[in-house]
Amino acid sequence: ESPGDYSDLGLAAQWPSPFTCPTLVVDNTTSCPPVAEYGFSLGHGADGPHDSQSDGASRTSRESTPDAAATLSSPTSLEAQPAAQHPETISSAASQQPHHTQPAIEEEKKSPWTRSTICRRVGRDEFCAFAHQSFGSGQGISLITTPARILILGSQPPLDEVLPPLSPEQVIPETASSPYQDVFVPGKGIGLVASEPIRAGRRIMLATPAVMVDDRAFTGLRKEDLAILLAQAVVNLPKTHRARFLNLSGSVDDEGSQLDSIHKIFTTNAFKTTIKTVETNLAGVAVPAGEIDFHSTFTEVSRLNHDCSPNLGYYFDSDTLSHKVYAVRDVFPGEELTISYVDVIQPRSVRQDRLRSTWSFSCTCPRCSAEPHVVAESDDRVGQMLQLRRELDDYSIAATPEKAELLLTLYELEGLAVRIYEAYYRVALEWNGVGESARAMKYARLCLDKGLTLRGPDRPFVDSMRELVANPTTHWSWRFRLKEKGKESNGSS
Ligand SMILES: C[S@@+](CC[C@H](N)C(=O)[O-])C[C@H]1O[C@@H](n2cnc3c(N)ncnc32)[C@H](O)[C@@H]1O
Repeated sequence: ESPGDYSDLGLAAQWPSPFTCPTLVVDNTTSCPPVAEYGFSLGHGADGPHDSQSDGASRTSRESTPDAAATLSSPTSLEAQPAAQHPETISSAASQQPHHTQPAIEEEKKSPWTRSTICRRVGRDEFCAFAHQSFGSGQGISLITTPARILILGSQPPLDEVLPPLSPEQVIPETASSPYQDVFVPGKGIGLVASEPIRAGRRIMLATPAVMVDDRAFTGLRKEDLAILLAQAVVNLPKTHRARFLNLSGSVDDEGSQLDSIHKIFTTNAFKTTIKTVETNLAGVAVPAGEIDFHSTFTEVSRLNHDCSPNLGYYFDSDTLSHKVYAVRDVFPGEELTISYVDVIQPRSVRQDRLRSTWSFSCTCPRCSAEPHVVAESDDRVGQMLQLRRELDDYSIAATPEKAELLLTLYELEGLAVRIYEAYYRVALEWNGVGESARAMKYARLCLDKGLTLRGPDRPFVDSMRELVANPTTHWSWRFRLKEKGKESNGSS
C-alpha cells in the first residue's frame, strides 16, 4: 500500500447502477411479511450517496505507497474479496440452519445477538439480519451476513460486548458537545456546519455503524432480497438509531415503496468498511485471521456532503468498529464540513461524472465551478500529479527529491490537505534515496503526523515511515536512487 492509490469515499453507492443484480425478477414466492407488518413508516430526507475507486495506477514499486482513502468502496476492491480466507468451516450448526429458523442465534450462552426469521441465499451462502441491541452504549447495530461469519465476528471485540439492553424509554443522547450543527444547505440537502473554530487534526466524530451489509450480500443478492433483509436490519435497531437511519437522505417518495426507500437510503449513505478478524493461536494469543468487507451506514457521518477539497478526512477503525473523522485543516465557524466521495486526484470531468452517475448531483465546489481557465489549470496540475506519482513510484527509473517536492507543492495548490501525507511519504523516500537522512526524517514525521489521523495506524506506510524515522540508513530506501543509477559511492550525507 502506498499513499498514492486513492479510493473514493468509502460510501458504498459506487455499486454499479442501478444494482448489482441485473435481473429484477420479482420473487413472489417469498414468505416475507408485507412491509406494513414491519411496524414503522419511513422518515425521509434529500438524496445522495458516496463511493470509492482506485486510481488504477500500475507501479513497479518495491513497496506500495499509501495513497488511499481508507474506507472507500471501489469496484476494484469489491472484486478483490478476501472472503475466501474466512473459514466458513467454522460454521457450526448455525450455518447449516434452514431458512426461517427461530429467532435468537442459538439460544446459547446469553448471546446479545438476535437473528431475523428470514434469510436469503446467494449460491451456497445464506444471509440473515443479525442485531445486537445494546452495542455501542445502546445505539445498537445490525449486520447482514452469514451465520458462520456472525459466529466469528460476534465472538471477538468489540462485537462480543454483552451489556444489558436499554429499556425502550431510554433515549440515546445526541453526540455531546459536537462542534457542528445540522443545517439545510441550499442545493445539497442537510449538511453539517461548524459551530465553533475547529483546529486541524481535531477528531470531530467517532461513530459506530447502524447497519453493516456483508459485501457478498451487497453484491450478490437481488435488490428485492437485500431490501427485505435491510428492512429487518433496520427494524431491529433500537428506536432512536432506527429513526436516525430512516431520516437519512435517499428515501424514495413513492407511496408504498418502503423497501425501495430503505434500500436507497442504504446505498446512498453506506461506506466501504473492512473488519479484521482474529483467531486464538495455540499459545492462547489472538492473531490476525483475515478480513471481511462490509458496506456500512453511520447516521451522523452520512450527513457530510462532498467537496473536492474537503476539510475533513476519515478512516474506519476495525478494532473499535468506529468511523473516525478528523479536520484536515483549520475550519472557521459557519464553514460547511465536508468529505470527498470520490478520488479527488482526477480531472474535474471524471470527478463530476462519478458524482452525477452515483449520487445524482453536480459538484459546485471551487475546484469544479471556477472559471474555465481556472478549472483547466487545476486539471493540468492533476495531470502533473498523476505523472509525477507514476515516476516516483517506479523505483527502477530516475527520479529526484525535487520531483517529489514539486508533487507536494501541487497537493498544496489543489487544497488537498486530505491527501497530503501521500506527498510527504514520497518526499521522505526521495530524500532518503539520495542519502539526505535529516530531510528524509523530517518528511517521514510529517507523513506520520497527517497519515495517522487520515488512514489510521494499521497501514504499511505507517510502519515504513516509523522505520525510517528510527534509522534512515537501515530503511530499504537508503540511497536507493544512487544504487539504481550505479552512482553508489562510499560517501554519504
Ligand atoms: C450521504 S448524503 C449527504 C447528506 C445529505 N445532504 C442529507 O441531506 O442527508 C449524500 C447526498 O447529499 C447530497 N450532496 C452531497 N454533497 C453534495 C454536493 N457537494 N452538492 C450537492 N449535493 C450534495 C446529494 O444528494 C447526495 O446524494
